[in-house]
Amino acid sequence: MELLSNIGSAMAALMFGWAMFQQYFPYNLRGSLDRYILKLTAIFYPYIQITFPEFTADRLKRSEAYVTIQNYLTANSSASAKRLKADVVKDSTQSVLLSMDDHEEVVDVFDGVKVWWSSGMTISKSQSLSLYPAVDRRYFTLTVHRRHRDAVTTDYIAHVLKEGKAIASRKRQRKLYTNNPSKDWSGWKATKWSHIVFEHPACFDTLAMAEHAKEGIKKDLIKFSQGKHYYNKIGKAWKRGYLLYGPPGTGKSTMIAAMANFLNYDIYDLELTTVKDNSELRKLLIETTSKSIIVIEDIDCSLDLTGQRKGKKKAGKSGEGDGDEAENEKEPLAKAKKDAENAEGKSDDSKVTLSGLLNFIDGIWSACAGERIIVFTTNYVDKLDPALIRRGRMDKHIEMSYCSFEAFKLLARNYLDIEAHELFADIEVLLGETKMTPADVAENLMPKSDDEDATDVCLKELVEALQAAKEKDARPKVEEEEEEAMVNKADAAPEEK
Ligand SMILES: Nc1ncnc2c1ncn2[C@@H]1O[C@H](COP(=O)(O)OP(=O)(O)OP(=O)(O)O)[C@@H](O)[C@H]1O
Ligand SMILES: [Mg+2]
Repeated sequence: MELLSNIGSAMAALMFGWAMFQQYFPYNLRGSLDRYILKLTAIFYPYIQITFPEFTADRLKRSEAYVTIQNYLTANSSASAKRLKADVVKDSTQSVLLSMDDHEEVVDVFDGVKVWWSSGMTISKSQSLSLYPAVDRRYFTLTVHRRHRDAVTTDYIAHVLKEGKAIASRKRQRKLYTNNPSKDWSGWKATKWSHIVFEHPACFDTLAMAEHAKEGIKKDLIKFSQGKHYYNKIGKAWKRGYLLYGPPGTGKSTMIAAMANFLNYDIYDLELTTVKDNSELRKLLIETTSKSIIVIEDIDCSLDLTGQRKGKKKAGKSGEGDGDEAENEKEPLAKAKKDAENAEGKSDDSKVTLSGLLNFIDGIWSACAGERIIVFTTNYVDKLDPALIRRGRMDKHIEMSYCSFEAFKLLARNYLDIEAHELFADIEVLLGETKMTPADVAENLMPKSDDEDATDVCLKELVEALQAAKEKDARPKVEEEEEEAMVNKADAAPEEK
């Protein structure tokens, strides 16, 4: 390849020499000589070269194509390059990133076509007349045989850019955002969202739930993340809503972390109780970036979302109108309070309403480019208004349930490194008869010591815990209620004195 470059340089020199020399030639001969020189160059050097400079023409920005190609070459050719540059990535792993050194060359093959990449650098000389600081200008040069020109300039370069972008998105640091109260939205360093690096280790492999359900969710996520053209075609915003429901400790939050890790998305943890009104909610949502999961945990506790809808229904209205209408139908006291607020000049839009939330989910932000997933979690799915969770708004409902034997086996594999044990049979029976969350099972499976029999101890403890839970479940409800009433009475007694 070095030979190719040398020949290339020689040909370039020849062309330059000719350009200087041709002014001494009679005008009518120049055109034919031009053609001959070009033909001669083509015979000896049938390659074309495409250069990708590091900075844009105005020198203000790093070229996106250069960075993308650098990612592609780093991932695909660092094995074949002989000289590499090392960079320490400043994340928690402090890993070393190798990339092609300056003036290094590598070969790539695409659809049977061989191409050569080389990295070069020009060092700026005197900058006395320039407004810009002296910088070394790096570039990549792609060399390819003339006959493959079309295939390379269209398909191959598109392939490199696509792969490079995918690599960049895989290696970027992901973030966990939380919303700030609106009083912090102005002033120096004002931001609506604060963030930290998201490094939750959860993944689908360690998530204990039925295997077929897990596979279904993974497939759904992949289909969504690759569905740009589909969503464009059907004219819908590129978003998908998931409702995760189930008792505490069944892995809803863990599932969200696993989803984010699976798709390589950021997480926006939206705390609705600090959002004052619909316009604040709009501003927050508009600021979210693409490739993100927006999470509203415990939707039933965050706001009285259900109450407002129910108020409207009770008043005999049908359809899904604005939540403010619903408020007008509420008790007279609330209405009087609202009228008073309006008289004081406060807008109708005085708090986050169900309708506000639904409007966003229904596509008010279709103007925002890119893909977003919205996840709601709740412990009590029955408490939610059906309008909030109907299909189309929440596209997929996922039940996170008590620990099954299948889920237990996965936890045992993760926590204790075992595939089988003599107590497994008992545990299978007991899990079928009780309701224990994966969180409680996992708690029992955490070895309390480094002793050799730690596994046996853990499993025995789990069997005991399951038996205790079974006995508790078997006791008649009335007995339990009576006991609870006694405890309450005992608690209340000192105050009565
Ligand atoms: N299905 C599961 N697979 C693996 N680990 C789990 C699972 N469910 C719970 N755990 C473990 O229990 C802990 C609590 O789970 P998590 O916070 O995800 O529950 P949750 O459903 O979000 O509960 P809550 O409703 O209280 O928010 C996690 O840290 C995880 O270690
Ligand atoms: Mg949770």
